[in-house]
Amino acid sequence: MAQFSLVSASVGLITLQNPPVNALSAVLRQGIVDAVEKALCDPKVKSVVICGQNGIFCGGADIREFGTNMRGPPLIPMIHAIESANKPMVAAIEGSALGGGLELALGCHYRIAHSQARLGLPEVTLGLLPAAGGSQRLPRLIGVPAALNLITTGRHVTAAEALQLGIVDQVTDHNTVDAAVKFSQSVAGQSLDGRRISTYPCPVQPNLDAFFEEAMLKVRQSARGAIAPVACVQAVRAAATLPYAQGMKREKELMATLFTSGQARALQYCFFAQRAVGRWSTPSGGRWDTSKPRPVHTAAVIGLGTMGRGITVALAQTGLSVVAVETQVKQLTEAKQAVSGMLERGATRRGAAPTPDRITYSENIQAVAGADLVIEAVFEDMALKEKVFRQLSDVCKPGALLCTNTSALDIDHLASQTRNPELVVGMHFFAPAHVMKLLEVVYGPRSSSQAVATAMQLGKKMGKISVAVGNCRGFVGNRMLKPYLEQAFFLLEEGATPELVDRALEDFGFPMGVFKVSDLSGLDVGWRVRKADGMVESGLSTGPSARIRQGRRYSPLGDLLCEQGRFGQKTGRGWYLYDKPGGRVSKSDPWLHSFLEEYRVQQGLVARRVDQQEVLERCLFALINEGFQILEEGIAAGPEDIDAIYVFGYGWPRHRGGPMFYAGMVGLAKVMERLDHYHQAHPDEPSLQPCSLLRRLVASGKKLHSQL
Ligand SMILES: CC/C=C\C/C=C/C(=O)SCCNC(=O)CCNC(=O)[C@H](O)C(C)(C)COP(=O)(O)OP(=O)(O)OC[C@H]1O[C@@H](n2cnc3c(N)ncnc32)[C@H](O)[C@@H]1OP(=O)(O)O
Repeated sequence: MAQFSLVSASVGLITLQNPPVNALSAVLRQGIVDAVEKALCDPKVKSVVICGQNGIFCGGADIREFGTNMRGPPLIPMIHAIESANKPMVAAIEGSALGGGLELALGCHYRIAHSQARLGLPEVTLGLLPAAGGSQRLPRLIGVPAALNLITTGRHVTAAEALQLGIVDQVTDHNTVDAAVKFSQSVAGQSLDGRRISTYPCPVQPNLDAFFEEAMLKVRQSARGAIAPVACVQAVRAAATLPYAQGMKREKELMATLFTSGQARALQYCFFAQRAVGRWSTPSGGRWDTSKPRPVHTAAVIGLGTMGRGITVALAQTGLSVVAVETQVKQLTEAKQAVSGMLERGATRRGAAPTPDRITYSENIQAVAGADLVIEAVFEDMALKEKVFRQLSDVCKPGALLCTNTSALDIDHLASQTRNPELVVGMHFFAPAHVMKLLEVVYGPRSSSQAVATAMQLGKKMGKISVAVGNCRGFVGNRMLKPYLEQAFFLLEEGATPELVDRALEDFGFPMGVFKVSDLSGLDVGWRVRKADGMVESGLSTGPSARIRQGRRYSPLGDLLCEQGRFGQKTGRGWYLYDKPGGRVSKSDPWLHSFLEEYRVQQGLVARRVDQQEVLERCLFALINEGFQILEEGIAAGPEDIDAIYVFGYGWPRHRGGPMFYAGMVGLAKVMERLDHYHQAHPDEPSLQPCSLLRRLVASGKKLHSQL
């Protein structure tokens, strides 16, 4: 609802009340319409202030209403009624004014913001555009380039930037409502002719056609198949070229195509999935709302390789004291320099002060004795990690949480090396650890719910999307990656090229195809793991057993490249060619193509034409099938957990909602049918055999996601 009150004898104060973010639900919209009418009819009211309850102006349209039969007064006429009012309407912006919330404020004649407020039009991130007049008013207010930037990226701006751009008229450090009331009194009775943004001409943009062509090109390149950013450019172009009324018509048409699109549904699903993963639960009954995290003031990191350095930076940036331990002197010296450089660059980017003084470096593991939580980030080797955990168990103070950054190893086995296995959890960061949003918090059968809660809370403090998952080889993300990679290798054996496979995945929306990613991460990483697992036979043997390991199809292609010293970008050669070791720009490599041809001849394989559809179905459906298996085993509590992991950690295109959501969009029956089809053709590839949960869901007609 919206509360109306008369303040300072002549100001009508309308307070939006719809906790937690004052989203513009049908009830709230009705409340605003009624309150505005009351204010305009009341002769005592000379000016009006609109504010939000509980320190937040408005989080925008109610996203939960989007999938429903929307009732209540529509936003556009409501905002027009505010703009055409004959008494000054002033928005008092505290907290956030986002999406429809900012559009409401743009309908007001003046905007006063608190210095800590954030403003933005993030509709594009939900697969939409600012279709309550935002795409037409903002360019008229701040000019086309600035509006285009805000609308196509959805980025939030600070009050200071909003003032500089001309979105708000005043910024205050004091009580925003008081300031707005005072301000509204000062302008009461003045003409409002120049204050209605819809009547402004759009500022002239030189070389309009060229400007929009370039903008469209840029947006298409970065959108990776997402349609909303493209529609946003079209809407802003309408603002720049059409009268307001016609621009609004165009905005409506564009919104209509977006509103019912699968992409909007997927992006809105991601919005809620990102929040749902915070409400974690474990099979042993641990829950987010009943488990109290332990306080963490001092954290320690053991091992200052690439991951350890990133984790140290991420911890220091949250304001914790950090003890960073590296036993190799040379590595320690290099790490100190690297960490302070990373902190400085991070601080410059965020406009904050660097924080290197919070870090204490040591060569001695004893230095972690006072830490509340320790994150082990040594080399991925079980024997080494076992030793570190035994030492930590001796050195750490009672109750200290012991975490490992392993990406695949058994958490419970590491826990068994300590005196208090309930205090051991995995904190699986993604490289670069201070940048990547995802954190897998891995609980073993003996991890206490307090340990999980503590790691989850720390992840949140670090700005991560933390997902609690169970303990198994590769946890959720890397476990699902295995069948995906495996299929990509098999497709090369059958006639595809790395370019073809990567192109199909990039066209789907991944920032990089699987082979480019392998080159970037280093082919030797997987090689080492496969060697440890006894999968690697040196040299190329022929005959039926050459490509079979442990009874299932195996491709030695990656091993053969490694034997040639082709480790990817770091060696300048991998699945692609780079201009130098460490080079970033991939080129097609004729050597690789000849190598594949020779390999096929030696193995008696006849190359066939592989198309993009097969690449997507085999790689993605095998990955999804593993996701169903993970759900069945209870390793992930729900499909949102898997989807969040893939969207925030593995480059899965957000506008496709994550692998499990995508499976639902495609149709579970279709996914199962295609898996069955490929499994029949390749019976030695168990990852193509639909798992029983998928079969049961298809048989029962049940869906995995209520949104579909
Ligand atoms: C014809 C015209 C049609 C359309 C034009 C307008 C379109 C829009 O306005 S689309 C919505 C645009 N707004 C946003 O994208 C903002 C989304 N919200 C946020 O960014 C954040 O929630 C926040 C910055 C406003 C607050 O952040 P924080 O304090 O961290 O809280 P949470 O994010 O955890 O949110 C708390 C709670 O509120 C739910 N929620 C937030 N915003 C909305 C919303 N716009 N509609 C519905 N629900 C919303 C959020 O999901 C959380 O609840 P759950 O934990 O239960 O999921």
